Amino acid sequence: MQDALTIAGKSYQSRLLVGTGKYRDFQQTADALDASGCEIVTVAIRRVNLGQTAGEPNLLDFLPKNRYTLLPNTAGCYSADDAVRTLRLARELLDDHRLVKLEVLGDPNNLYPNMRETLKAAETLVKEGFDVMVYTSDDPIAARELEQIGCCAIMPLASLIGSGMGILNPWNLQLIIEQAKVPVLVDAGVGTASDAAIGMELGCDGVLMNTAIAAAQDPVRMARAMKLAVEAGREAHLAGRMPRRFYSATPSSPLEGVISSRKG
Ligand SMILES: CC(=O)[C@@H](O)[C@H](O)COP(=O)(O)O
Repeated sequence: MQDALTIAGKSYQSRLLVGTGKYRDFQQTADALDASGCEIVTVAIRRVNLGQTAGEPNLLDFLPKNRYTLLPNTAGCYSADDAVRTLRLARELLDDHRLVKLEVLGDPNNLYPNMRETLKAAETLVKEGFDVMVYTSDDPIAARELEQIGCCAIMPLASLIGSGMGILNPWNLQLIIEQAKVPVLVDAGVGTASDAAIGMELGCDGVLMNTAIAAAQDPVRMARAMKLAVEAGREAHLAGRMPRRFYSATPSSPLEGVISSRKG
């Protein structure tokens, strides 16, 4: 696989991870996931039915079998205990599934992560054998601690969940990327394709998003745009951007050998 994203020993071609909340219905969810080209799909275990609520539509019935790696997440959890309990349930529900997304929120208004509870939950989950992709603030110290605990991917927020404000602090993101030895994925707050591209250009290994696609006027079309943006951002990162010249022009064509009417 060329330029694969490897998480917890498994390689993926797509660097775009997509959430499953806020769509009109499961059919639209499935169509958007398909258009995004994503391979990892995150599901809020407390909100989306994967079989835990009998008699209700089950998302899994709308997704092609074995196409996606499911990433159960703990959206809606406000304590380490709650998050750990939710992911143990996911493991049972999904046949000893180990790859999970941990998010422990600290405030119902801004949905900012509670880092003390996140670190506590991460420690327990890693000890129990989960592969933990973790949602975090963009604090490089917290990110390093989560990596030291053994999380398999660090996922700093771009901005508040569902805000669509894009990357508020590229400088902190850069610090996290520079020090990390596991994949860093920007998670939450992406609003449009250019936000995803900027994250990838900065050197993120991937982008996780939900609202930007689900709340777009045309979610399927936006999913396609996000696929292209993540790919373009990755290519630009690998290509290495030209040095920035702060308000100082250089001509685009070479000056040597130019036939000029100017003397001297
Ligand atoms: C789906 C999921 O895991 C969200 O909690 C995540 O953080 C995405 O945020 P956006 O909806 O802002 O993309």
